[in-house]
Amino acid sequence: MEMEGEKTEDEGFFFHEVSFVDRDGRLRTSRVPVVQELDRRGITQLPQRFVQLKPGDSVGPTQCCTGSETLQTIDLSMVRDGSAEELAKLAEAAKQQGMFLIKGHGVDSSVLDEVEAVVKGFFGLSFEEKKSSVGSYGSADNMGYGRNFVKSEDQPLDWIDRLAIKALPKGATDGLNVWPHKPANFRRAMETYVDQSRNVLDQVLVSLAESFSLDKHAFLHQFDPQGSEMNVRVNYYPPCPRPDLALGITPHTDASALTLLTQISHGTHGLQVFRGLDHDLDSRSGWRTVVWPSGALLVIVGDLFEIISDGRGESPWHRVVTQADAERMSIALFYNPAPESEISPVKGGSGTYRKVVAGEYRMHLYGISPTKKKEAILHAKKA
Ligand SMILES: O=C(O)CCC(=O)C(=O)O
Ligand SMILES: [Fe+2]
Repeated sequence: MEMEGEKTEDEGFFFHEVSFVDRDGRLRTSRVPVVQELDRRGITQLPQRFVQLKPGDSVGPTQCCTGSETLQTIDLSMVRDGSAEELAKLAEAAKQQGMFLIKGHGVDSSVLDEVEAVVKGFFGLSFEEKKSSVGSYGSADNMGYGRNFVKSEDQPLDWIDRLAIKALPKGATDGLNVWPHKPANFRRAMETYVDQSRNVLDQVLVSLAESFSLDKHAFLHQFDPQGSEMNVRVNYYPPCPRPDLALGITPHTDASALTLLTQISHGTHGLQVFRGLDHDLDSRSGWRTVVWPSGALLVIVGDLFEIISDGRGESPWHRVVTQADAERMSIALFYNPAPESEISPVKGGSGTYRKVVAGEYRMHLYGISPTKKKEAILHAKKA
């Protein structure tokens, strides 16, 4: 039997070992190429397992048919000062775009610089060093250094390697060897960023409630300060030989309540949002490249927020495209109410959502993903 990470003669590159429960309910493991190593070897052909798009699909930010999407920028310092205009922009962005940029958020630029440096440092290591720098969660719960959501041997694969860590509640990883040891200040830098980001997201939750003319704690009170979760996912997208055929992340909505994103490789593009009348996700025309100025933080409305806001905010379909000549990294912080907590839609919205247990909803979404329609959320709609 081959060891994880061993070079095999036939293929000569490295693998992530992934566990998944197959359609018959059996726990299986599969091996998925480490895309960073494919790039390091200088491959010029895209392996078949990564083909997701039809030839000729126009996906790239530089290609003719893809439009761009300019988002609202919300100045949180103006919101704190009670600007009604800024609150109105926020309410509209949460409903119409499902994502918005924020400034005046109070995350120190030195904290962002440091987190950027440790993340670059980690992905700059050799594959063996990365493997030995991070332990694993030892189960199929999609954490650690490796891959997202591999469910079967025949599923098209995303052009990504990622590092996923539970950062909150504090102590969630006690006894588990899951924080990278290299670079040495990785954990300290990331935890500082997570702590500051939580304050920002709490403020966004308060502001969203105010923007919908609700009690200011209507959403925040569903986030138990001790039990709510912040899951970190560092996404690494190496240059890809065929950006017209591959995707960095397949179309999805985030299961989270809110996602806070920062992208690291300035000047590169990748995030796209779907704008269409119906969710015809395979159509070329609906995908727009998000205009994302360097250094800006981006908030995405997740399914759990759509539920607790009773549809006042809507989680958008988004995906990531790859680039031929540049790598890109992003850090996603997924903020969720405590998994065991029952969360209720705040009345007066669309009236179509029902109570769900936060963790059960997320497991349900992961269980059926990827989907071509917004299917998971039907689970949270009244019959
Ligand atoms: O890399 C990005 O810009 C987006 C990442 C994303 O959508 C995710 O991690 O869920
Ligand atoms: Fe996402």
